[in-house]
Amino acid sequence: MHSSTAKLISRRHHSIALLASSFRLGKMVMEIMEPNTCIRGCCTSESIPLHLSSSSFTLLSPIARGSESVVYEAILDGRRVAAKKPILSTSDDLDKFHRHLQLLCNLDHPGVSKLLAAHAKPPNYMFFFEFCESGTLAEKLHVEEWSPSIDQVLIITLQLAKALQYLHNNGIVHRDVKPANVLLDEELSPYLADFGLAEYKKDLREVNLHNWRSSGKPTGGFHKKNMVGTLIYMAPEILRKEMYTEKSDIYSFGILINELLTGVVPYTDLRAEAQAHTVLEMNYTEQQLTAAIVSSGLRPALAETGLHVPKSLLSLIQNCWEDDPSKRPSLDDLVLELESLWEQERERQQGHFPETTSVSRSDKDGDAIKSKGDYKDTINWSSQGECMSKKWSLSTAPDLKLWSSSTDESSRYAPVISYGSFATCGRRESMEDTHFLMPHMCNEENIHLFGIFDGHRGAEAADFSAQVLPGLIQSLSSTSAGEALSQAFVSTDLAFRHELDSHRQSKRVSQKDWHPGCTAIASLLVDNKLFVANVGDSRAILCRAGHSLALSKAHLATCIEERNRVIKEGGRIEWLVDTWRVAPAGLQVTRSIGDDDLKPAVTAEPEISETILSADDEFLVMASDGLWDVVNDEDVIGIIRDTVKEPWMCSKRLATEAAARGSGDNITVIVVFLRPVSTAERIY
Ligand SMILES: Nc1ncnc2c1ncn2[C@@H]1O[C@H](COP(=O)(O)OP(=O)(O)OP(=O)(O)O)[C@@H](O)[C@H]1O
Ligand SMILES: [Mn+2]
Ligand SMILES: [Mn+2]
Repeated sequence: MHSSTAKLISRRHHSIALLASSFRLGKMVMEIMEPNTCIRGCCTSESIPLHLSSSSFTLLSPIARGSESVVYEAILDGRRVAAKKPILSTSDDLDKFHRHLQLLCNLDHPGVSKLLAAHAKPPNYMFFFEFCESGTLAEKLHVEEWSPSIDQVLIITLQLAKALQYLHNNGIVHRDVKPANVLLDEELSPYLADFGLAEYKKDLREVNLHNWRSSGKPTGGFHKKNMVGTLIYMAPEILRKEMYTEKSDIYSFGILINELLTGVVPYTDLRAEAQAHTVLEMNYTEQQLTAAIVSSGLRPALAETGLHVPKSLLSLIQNCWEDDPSKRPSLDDLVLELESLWEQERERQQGHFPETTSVSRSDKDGDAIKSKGDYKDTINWSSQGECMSKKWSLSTAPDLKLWSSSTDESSRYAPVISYGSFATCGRRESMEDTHFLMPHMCNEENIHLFGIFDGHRGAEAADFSAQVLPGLIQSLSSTSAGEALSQAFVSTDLAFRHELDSHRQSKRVSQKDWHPGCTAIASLLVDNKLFVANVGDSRAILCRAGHSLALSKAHLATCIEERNRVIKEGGRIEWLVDTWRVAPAGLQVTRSIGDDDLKPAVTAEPEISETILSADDEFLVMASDGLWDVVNDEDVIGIIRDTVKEPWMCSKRLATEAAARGSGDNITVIVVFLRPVSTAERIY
């Protein structure tokens, strides 16, 4: 069985993949009697036995009497299983059994309740599933009144989203997504179950017509029994008797996520199911509830943004239950967004420097540093920087207001920002990029700071700078914003080189061949003014009225002005390997923090751009060269245009695209929306 959830949580980036793959390893070895087909010959499987000798299983007690079946606890080949015995009263029911079995034989996903065997011959038609110890999610929530942590909510939601994504990508819709059809194993990992209403998308039109003819109602199964219980998960288009699509599953999934967060039965304020259903029936008749959902857009009470419930999770729920199916996200979108929510949650729990995120290293990177031999007990440059930064911010009382221009407050344009970032080491062994996000710096409503550092010859300079630079900029608030940026870059460089020197002295390590450096780009937004300071080859662009505007210039030895400047300041430029580089180190960038063997020619003095923002300005994109090497400005804008208007997702999409296009480098992307993005716009 898999390792405990707690253990999985501690593993950061790979935790999601692990969750998916470590589900159920215990494969059952059971003899398959040839020919392994159902009695009609329509269902076949290579791995799932389709008829069993009557001695191989024993039905124990019934666990549940569903609307279409009785489910028994049973023993199959010595193992505890759930046996689902469908109620087959008509030839239609029998046809349905075979379709159901065909479908189940084709399913294999760690988030889908696993069919172990079936008996597909008269008189006993039966499905045998892996037993789920902890019952259904509905019981867990409304009988045990379980309150999951935000972690548990995200894990369960993500697993279910992946299971649904698997179905949708295989052309299947589930059509009965609800907590009662989610099973939990002893570790509370969820499994999507009950494929009694599932259909292939290609058959939906016909199924729809068939149900209309046979019962005068669409999707006959739904309308049989337990109407109110299931009704609350049904999308408005189904209530309107329109076609079921995969977007109707998304609607139900949205209701489910909200139920998981609130613990409350939809359309009631009660946790306990028994009472809730009475109240539900008392409050609304079936027709009243249908009418309210369809015509007045009634939805369950949305979960509140509690201490740990991210706002973006709530807007995700609302997007899922949009009235218009085309406005609901796809499962690919949902999985991406849930993954980034999960990652943010991990970062939050790891308790980074307040409002600052920097990318943590992979283990491999630590090894890489150690393998340099001389520097075995290397210091943690990130915490070194953090200490230094704290000292500075204590010694000064920043008054950032001084950066704001005092003219005519009322007429000035004020951007409304939302921001997000994504960083990946890509194909590289180690991560040498770092970044920070510092919105509302020092609690100033309209002052925001974002930065990216791309390390070379080690990650030390990038680690250090991500901690030191933001603090330094704050402490320089008595000068102009542009001047503060400039001084902060230069001081960060000096501080880093100073630290490096004293470290070398204390360890008496030779200065030879250890000269870490990094590029740095920082965007400082003060009211309607955007200052971008840059050294090196990260870049920032602005999307203005649909077009890109470069806010920074890359400092590379291929650039003639930079080459001349380096030479003038005593540096050497040579054509090495494939391009112009700063010799002898062979550095392509001509400005940086660190690189003390190349100072002063490779300067830390940034170039600064100042841009007045207006309502035409849509978003800012900052990224390390890992993105820009393979994605041009127009494509960046196009990709954001085509992505859910959620800055984390945009950042992730860009990084993913760069990786897909073969970027061999670390990739860090920050996206800052500069105008409010309406809910309607959020999903394309
Ligand atoms: N693998 C399993 N492990 C444990 N319990 C199970 C398992 N499969 C089903 N059950 C129990 O049996 C109940 C009914 O199962 P299922 O939803 O598949 O049947 P159904 O007849 O289609 O029900 P309905 O249509 O009313 O939702 C579940 O709610 C659950 O309590
Ligand atoms: Mn069910
Ligand atoms: Mn069912």
